Amino acid sequence: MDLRLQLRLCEDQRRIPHLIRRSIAVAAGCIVNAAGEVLIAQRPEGKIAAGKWEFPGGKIEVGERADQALVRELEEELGVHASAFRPLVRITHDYSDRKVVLDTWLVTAFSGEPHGREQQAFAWVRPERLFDYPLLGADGPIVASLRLPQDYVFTPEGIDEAALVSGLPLLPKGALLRLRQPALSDAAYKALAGRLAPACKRLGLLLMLDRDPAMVAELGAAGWHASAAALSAQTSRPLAEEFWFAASVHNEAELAQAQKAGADFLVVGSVNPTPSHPQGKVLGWSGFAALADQANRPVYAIGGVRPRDREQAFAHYAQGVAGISAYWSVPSSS
Ligand SMILES: Nc1nc2c([nH]c(=O)n2[C@@H]2O[C@H](COP(=O)(O)OP(=O)(O)OP(=O)(O)O)[C@@H](O)[C@H]2O)c(=O)[nH]1
Ligand SMILES: [Mg+2]
Repeated sequence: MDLRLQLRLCEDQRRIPHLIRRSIAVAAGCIVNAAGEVLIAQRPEGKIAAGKWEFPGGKIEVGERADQALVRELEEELGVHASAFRPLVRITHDYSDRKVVLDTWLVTAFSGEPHGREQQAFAWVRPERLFDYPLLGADGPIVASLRLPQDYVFTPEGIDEAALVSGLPLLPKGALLRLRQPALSDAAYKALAGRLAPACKRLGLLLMLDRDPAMVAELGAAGWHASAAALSAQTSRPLAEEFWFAASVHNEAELAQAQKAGADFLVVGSVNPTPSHPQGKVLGWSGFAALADQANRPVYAIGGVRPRDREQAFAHYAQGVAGISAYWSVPSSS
């Protein structure tokens, strides 16, 4: 056979495993204790990525559901029986030698004392300290999900400052709060944000700002929120890693843009029809889930959803719900 043809055949054969490589489906548990700490384990010698830290779990077997795999793996690896859990975030990650799809679960009740059945080391770690450990490369969005709250509250349009300030202590503890006031000039918006930032900090609310991302550090806010229009002009991360970067997404093109710009988390909608956006496209829960599944980061559901829809949101891999009217006692247009 012609030598060049032979070489080309070898070359093609080397590429075949990559072309036909299927992804490995994995279930992993984020076990949370009463102190709010999460259990991580160090991968034992002899396994792929030995020495790295991970959320306990393993491969989903043929014919097994992800939740069944979760319960089995936690028993096998830790001797722990998970009795209450819900979906957290789903991640697809391409390592150079393997592609994994991670179904992660938040485990809120379990019996048994975790012990290393595979001689692995463990640590109970507060979510904000997880980055002190060298975690597996796919796990960044899991940490974001563990650090973020379940509620993302938007301010009602045109709400007056006194009503806004008096409503802050009534918001869910630890919630994200987006100061969305499109009618204000940039100067008036900045002045209001500057007055609200200390109160939000005191109350443990995470204040998210629109407009100029530089304002976030200057005013001591928690992060920046890009509307779909602001996002379209954004090709890279507009603020430092220590701040949150959120984006509003309504379709696949906006999702791709948010991923390119490096958003930490997303707000996706409209899930249901809303009076405030009567012309907006309605995704339904299945449309929401289709976008959330590709997002590779935490996603809040918005548009005609309320905190009482949270369980349904979790079932579709949402981080939680976002909205306006459900959170404020003042009249609003949504
Ligand atoms: N359990 C777990 N696996 C993860 C995480 N992040 C991540 O990329 N993975 C990947 O998912 C795959 C999990 O496989 P595993 O080796 O734990 O599977 P397993 O427990 O069934 O082990 P075994 O094959 O030795 O029986 C690995 O490729 C691992 O790199 C994580 O946080 N937890
Ligand atoms: Mg494992």
